[in-house]
Amino acid sequence: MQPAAAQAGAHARPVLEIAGLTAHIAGQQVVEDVSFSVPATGITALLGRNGVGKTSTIKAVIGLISRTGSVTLDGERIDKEPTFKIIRRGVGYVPEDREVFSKLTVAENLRLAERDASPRRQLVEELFPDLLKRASQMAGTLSGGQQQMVSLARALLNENKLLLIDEPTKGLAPKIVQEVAETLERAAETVPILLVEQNLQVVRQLAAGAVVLSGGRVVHTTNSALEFLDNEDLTQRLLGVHADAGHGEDADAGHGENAETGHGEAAAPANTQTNRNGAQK
Ligand SMILES: Nc1ncnc2c1ncn2[C@@H]1O[C@H](COP(=O)(O)OP(=O)(O)OP(=O)(O)O)[C@@H](O)[C@H]1O
Repeated sequence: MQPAAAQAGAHARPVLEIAGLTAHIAGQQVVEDVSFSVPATGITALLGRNGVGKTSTIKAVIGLISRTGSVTLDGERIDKEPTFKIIRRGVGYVPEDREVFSKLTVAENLRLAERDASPRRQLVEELFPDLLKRASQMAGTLSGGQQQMVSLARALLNENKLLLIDEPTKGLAPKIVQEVAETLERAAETVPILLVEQNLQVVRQLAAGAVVLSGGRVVHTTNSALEFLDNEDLTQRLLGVHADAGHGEDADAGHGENAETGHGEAAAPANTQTNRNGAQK
């Protein structure tokens, strides 16, 4: 079934609009002329093989790495602003490595994240009952899945316009992956999410639309992640997975950064676009 909000989000003003975004790390260009928008509702997946620039794109959006190009949040340009101001404007960031304060308790980790005058403690208690029980436990002694919940809870405590969530299921056991996915599904009822995710079953379950990167560039955008995942040719070329892999495998990590180009044209769904790097127009 199509995840909710694909259609609703398609017509409202996008919460995030990125145009011509280019970013460098240590002198190397890691994001090149990236343009896409994130609808105001639901989950948009940011996909691609390892090292194609997904994390860098997210970091560039919030100014954690130097960038040029335009980034517009809810109609206002934010690309000249420092990270703390962008976060204050209502962008929640859940980094790939979770980054909990290991020497602080769960409760302290959450309290430190409270930015709003009225943090949404009730929502967080509802979504993360296990964290309530572990309030006085040192965050560093939590399992990976529990730390991920702390990291998500911190972002959800505040009223955000957008969440940027980077590989939340990475390294977690299947049962915990499912718990994280269910939490994200519920969170997306309250806030739009740009989600970097390698687990294509999770993408299938959660994402309305998708943006695919290769070699630091956007090579495909779609407002139907499901149609993209069902397209064997495209997923094989852009993610390195076989037709059915969307039902249980991760995007391939081991075949380099650039999608192959020029090996035939698949019939794209009407609502998808693949540019020159994806060899389909
Ligand atoms: N701190 C850094 N110093 C130098 N190069 C970096 C650094 N961080 C990332 N890169 C390079 O930037 C490129 C994009 O990396 P990025 O982490 O954005 O990719 P990704 O798509 O998120 O990968 P993954 O799926 O493995 O997390 C890669 O070539 C990577 O080697």
